[in-house]
Amino acid sequence: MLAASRVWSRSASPSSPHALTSAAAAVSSLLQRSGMQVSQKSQAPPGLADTGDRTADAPPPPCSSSGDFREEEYASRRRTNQRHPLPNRGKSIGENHHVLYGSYLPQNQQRYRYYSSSSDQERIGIVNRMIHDLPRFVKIVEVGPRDGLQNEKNTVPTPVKIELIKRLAASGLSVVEATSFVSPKWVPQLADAKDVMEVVRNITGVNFPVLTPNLKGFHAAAAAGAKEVAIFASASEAFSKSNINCSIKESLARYNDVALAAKKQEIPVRGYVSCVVGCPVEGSVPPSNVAYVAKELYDMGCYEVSLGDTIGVGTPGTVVPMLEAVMSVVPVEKLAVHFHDTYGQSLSNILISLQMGVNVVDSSVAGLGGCPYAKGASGNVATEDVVYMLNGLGIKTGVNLGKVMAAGEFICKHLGRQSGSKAATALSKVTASASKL
Ligand SMILES: CC(C)(COP(=O)([O-])OP(=O)([O-])OC[C@H]1O[C@@H](n2cnc3c(N)ncnc32)[C@H](O)[C@@H]1OP(=O)([O-])[O-])[C@@H](O)C(=O)NCCC(=O)NCCSC(=O)C[C@@](C)(O)CC(=O)[O-]
Repeated sequence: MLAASRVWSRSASPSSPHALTSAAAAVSSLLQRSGMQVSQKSQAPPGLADTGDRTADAPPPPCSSSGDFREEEYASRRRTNQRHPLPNRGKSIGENHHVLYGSYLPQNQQRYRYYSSSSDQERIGIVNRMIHDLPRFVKIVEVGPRDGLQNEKNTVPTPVKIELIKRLAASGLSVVEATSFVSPKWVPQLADAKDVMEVVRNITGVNFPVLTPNLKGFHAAAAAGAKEVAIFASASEAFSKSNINCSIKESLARYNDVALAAKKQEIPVRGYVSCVVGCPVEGSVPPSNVAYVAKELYDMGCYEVSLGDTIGVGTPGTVVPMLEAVMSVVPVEKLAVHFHDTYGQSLSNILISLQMGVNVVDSSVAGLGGCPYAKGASGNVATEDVVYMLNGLGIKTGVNLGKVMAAGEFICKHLGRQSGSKAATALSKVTASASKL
């Protein structure tokens, strides 16, 4: 707060043309520089055999007849849980980071910095004192081509999907969820999964997981050249029924078959738990239910389990207890978070998740998304907004913000609508104003 107020008193007024020019210069400089950022890809996901360090070696906790943990069982796990220490816990994030907004400004514009008049190191010091335990690197899993396009009223033509995926892959993202091998009767928007994969399979250096709800989907995906699949269970019984037409228990049995088949073919499996804080039918979802499903997926061999707030109702107040429950049974380094932005809570939920040790975040270009079986759910958190926030915190992603914005513009132009990303919208306005000056 102090730093920010100093800025405005030293630089030109925000509404003056001078300030606008310097803001525009800052933004274009930011984009230019982010184009030169070294793409630090995350490591390839480990194979199915890699179960990682368990936080607890004890057998799975007993379940009630409904399949839920009992609260006291999970509370006792929580008490005995030893969190895996993050490599940077206790260290200054400033030791590692450099992707700071101010660093992008050329020397002669340093006095026009409008975010802060303090040096980067001073600023990092302030951030570090206020926000603890942030990771140095966050892997972003782009889900726009799947989670985004599955919910579009009008099916997007296959060549447009492929072009979007190519653009996203060229932006430094290491994972782009490409499509789903689900029933075309249920999700006609992704009925061209095979055709999409035919092209996408040849792009190297990026992982392209695809959703598979059962063995039929898995075999079709593998035949189409998918090198990674994702299985998706729900923490809510009602949502499981409406989304995949079976109970949680039945879905876990199906997914176990998929995981075994994938293991035989050495295809890594990612897991999803949806409705981790709320369900469109059942309302709030107990953290213990989420922990139960997440652990089942982890025990099946999922190399990562993504926790989805499918309808975007979570706040840090509900996300923290949910994460704490899951982290007591699945190592935090095996977890990802997946927020929809219905109530505008995604970035705060992501920030608190990072502080709790999560370092994988799902997001969708231009904030596309929603679930056909979760009425009222809006898009996922926008990738551009996540990258913008992480850049501001000095956390590396390897993602070029300018290129993701261009991919977002491409798909929004096709869909004939505005981007759902606030950062992309603001940055485009600033650069458009600058070009008129
Ligand atoms: C699971 C099923 C298939 C059950 O659907 P069902 O109707 O119970 O399945 P079925 O076994 O009775 O088969 C019905 C028909 O579908 C066919 N079929 C069966 N399986 C497949 C397949 N894999 N690929 C292609 N076709 C398939 C099957 O062959 C048959 O064809 P018919 O004989 O009538 O011609 C269906 O409910 C389904 O496809 N659901 C997917 C729904 C979906 O994709 N939802 C969006 C996912 S988003 C999400 O879950 C949340 C997430 C992951 O994004 C995280 C978050 O946001 O929180």
